[in-house]
Amino acid sequence: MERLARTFSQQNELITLNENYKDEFETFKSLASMPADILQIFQKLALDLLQDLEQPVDRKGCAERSKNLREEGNLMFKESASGSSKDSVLKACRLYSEAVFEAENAVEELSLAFANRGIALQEYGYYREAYDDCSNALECGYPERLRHKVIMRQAFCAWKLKKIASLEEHLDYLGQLQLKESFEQQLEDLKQKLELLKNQPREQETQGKVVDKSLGEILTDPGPRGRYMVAKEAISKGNVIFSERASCFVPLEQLLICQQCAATLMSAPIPCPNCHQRVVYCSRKCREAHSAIHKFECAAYRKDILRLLGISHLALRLLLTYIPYIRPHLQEMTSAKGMWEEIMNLSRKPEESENAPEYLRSLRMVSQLDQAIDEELNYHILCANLLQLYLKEHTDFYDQFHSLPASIEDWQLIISALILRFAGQLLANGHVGDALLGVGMEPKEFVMLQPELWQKPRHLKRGQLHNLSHSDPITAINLPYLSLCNHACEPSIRTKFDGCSVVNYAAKDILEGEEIFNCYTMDYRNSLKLQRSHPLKAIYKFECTCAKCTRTDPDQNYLSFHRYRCEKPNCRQEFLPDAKVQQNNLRWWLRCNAEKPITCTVCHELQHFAWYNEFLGLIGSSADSSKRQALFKAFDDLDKWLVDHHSLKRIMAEELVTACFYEIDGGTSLDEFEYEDLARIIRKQLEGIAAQCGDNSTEYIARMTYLWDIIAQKKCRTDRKELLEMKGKVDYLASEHREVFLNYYNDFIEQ
Ligand SMILES: C[S@@+](CC[C@H](N)C(=O)[O-])C[C@H]1O[C@@H](n2cnc3c(N)ncnc32)[C@H](O)[C@@H]1O
Repeated sequence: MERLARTFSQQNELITLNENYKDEFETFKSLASMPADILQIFQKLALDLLQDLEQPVDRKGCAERSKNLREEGNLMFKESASGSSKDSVLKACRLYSEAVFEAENAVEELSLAFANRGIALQEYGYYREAYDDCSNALECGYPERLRHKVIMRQAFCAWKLKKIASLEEHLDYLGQLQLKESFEQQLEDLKQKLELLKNQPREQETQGKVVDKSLGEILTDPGPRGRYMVAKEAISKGNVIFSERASCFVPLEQLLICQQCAATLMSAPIPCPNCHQRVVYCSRKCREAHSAIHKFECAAYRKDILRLLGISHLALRLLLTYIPYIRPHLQEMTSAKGMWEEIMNLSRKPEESENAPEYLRSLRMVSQLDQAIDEELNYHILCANLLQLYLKEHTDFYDQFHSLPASIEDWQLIISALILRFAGQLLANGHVGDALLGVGMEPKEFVMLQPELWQKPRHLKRGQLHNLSHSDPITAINLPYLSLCNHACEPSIRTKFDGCSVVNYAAKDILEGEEIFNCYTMDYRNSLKLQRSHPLKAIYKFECTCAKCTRTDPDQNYLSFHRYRCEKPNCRQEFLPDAKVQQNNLRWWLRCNAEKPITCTVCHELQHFAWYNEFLGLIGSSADSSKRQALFKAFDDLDKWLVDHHSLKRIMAEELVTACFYEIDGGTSLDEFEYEDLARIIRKQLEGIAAQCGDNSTEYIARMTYLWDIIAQKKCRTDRKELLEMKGKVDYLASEHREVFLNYYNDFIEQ
């Protein structure tokens, strides 16, 4: 980061970029027309940066470490064979995965690590992944004399997966070899299985459209609020308004999620061996689908530059994804100016049906870059310039333009301008996708490879669902159809992120013709108007005039989660802190707000909240049973100070429940009354979350996992109604999680 900041600040000193900012194209044109000697120094700074960031590979060391891990995996796998323990098989998978990651491009080791992981995965029951690993091993040059073993395994997995064509192909190949008797027998066995399979009915693969039929319609306001979405018909709460699949997203914080489909639950991640394992895929199919993009990003990942560029990385993705669609419109053009005018024409066309191609819809997204402050604008210009130079000097991206009439210099101008344009659009239109992740997982660990959690593929062990409750942002994602929704502080939609797709449910009943709003910030129940207005102005460049913000008391909903009963014995009145006096989000318990104490607005006495620190003290000693009893009591006592669904109550419940589960996971056994107490507190917490965030919010589902675990262990009473309600929540989960949750429900709760 420091190196990048230094380069950018040196480049900044050489130029005055944003005098009379006109548009992206004019910006780069004026950059290109700087005095040649200054331009050369300017570009050399960026080129030197790209050069310096190259990170060499110690191939020998990698091979050695990979071999050691594989051998450790072999020992673990042998142990599993003797005791037939599923845990040891998964442990072996984990070690082999580490061996795969260590091998980088030491291909010999890589092929052995893949082959061994394939065996372990097959043993565990991950047949699709095992099949892929066999292909990976063969691709990396698995020794010729042993290839038949790998192919036999592939044939077996193909049979398990009911892939008739692959099974036939492998059996044909094996049929031409001279095999030992035991292999001949396996071959015959698989041939019979193939015949049986051929007689079974076939399953069909389905492929969804980018935007499924939408109940929204796009209208345009000539004023600054621009295009917006209204309901074509009345939509009841909970119904799907539209869904959209994104072609472009980037993982946040270098998270190791599938770069193609954003899957987080990967049991056999396949890393790219050429960019220091910063890019992984959940399958060979995803790796193949992403190859047209990754071939231009691989060197940048190797240099580790993309994570430094924020939204510009996503802008690069848009460029790489859409250029094959944009190029045909420009291929007759002879000048950069002509090309840019054509791009602007494409961007202006008003066609907004849900069937408009994604690249056009993206080109038409609004940008507020012309209103950006100088510093921000310069930063994005320098990022776009750096990425353009990177493509030019470190990839063969420009080869596709060689045969076209415009010069490469013209194309360089267009590419820089497009990256900048996409970055500006994404600032006002980009989304952040979230997912449930493993709790307490290190960045390079994979939750599916944790033996203490799983009993078999996609089936958790009893009591382990809460270990999938960490909700976090995972992607920066371009969803140009969803982006057509304008903002209101009370959204009409509840967006479910499902990998690189979203499903938008009606968050309330919507009338025909009513505007469908998204919420770009925290909503009116979770923030003060003051807190929302700042980002809306700074990022989206408008003042919110939504129904919630224009009420006489715009903060009433948020404040209703901050009602206190005065702790002074002679007052004890209910009061609401004065939001204007506090000038913060009223969350005094956060360290950053420690200087902003709460005063009773009736008696004007300062509140000391001694009970809060006592509660934290008890949390710290929750290993002790008597302290746990005191903790449960202290939680009940919160009603003395915090009124109704005060938001601090659910935060304290979260602390309490997490602390108790930490003890349970560590082997402490709670008695039946403690479990009932715990379940009662979780239910209360869920009521609070439902009131403030909604009962199908990710927060709700994440905390619900704790209750499922107690119920799964038969440690608390429940009833049919509660169970059905809980089961209904899984509709709001990403499909990969839905499957795991439903398996859990069927395994441990249904009966
Ligand atoms: C994600 S886009 C929404 C679609 C946009 N109206 C369009 O025409 O493409 C965000 C931009 O829309 C405008 N916008 C969104 N909500 C608005 C609102 N409630 N009032 C005024 N302008 C709004 C702002 O210009 C904002 O930067």
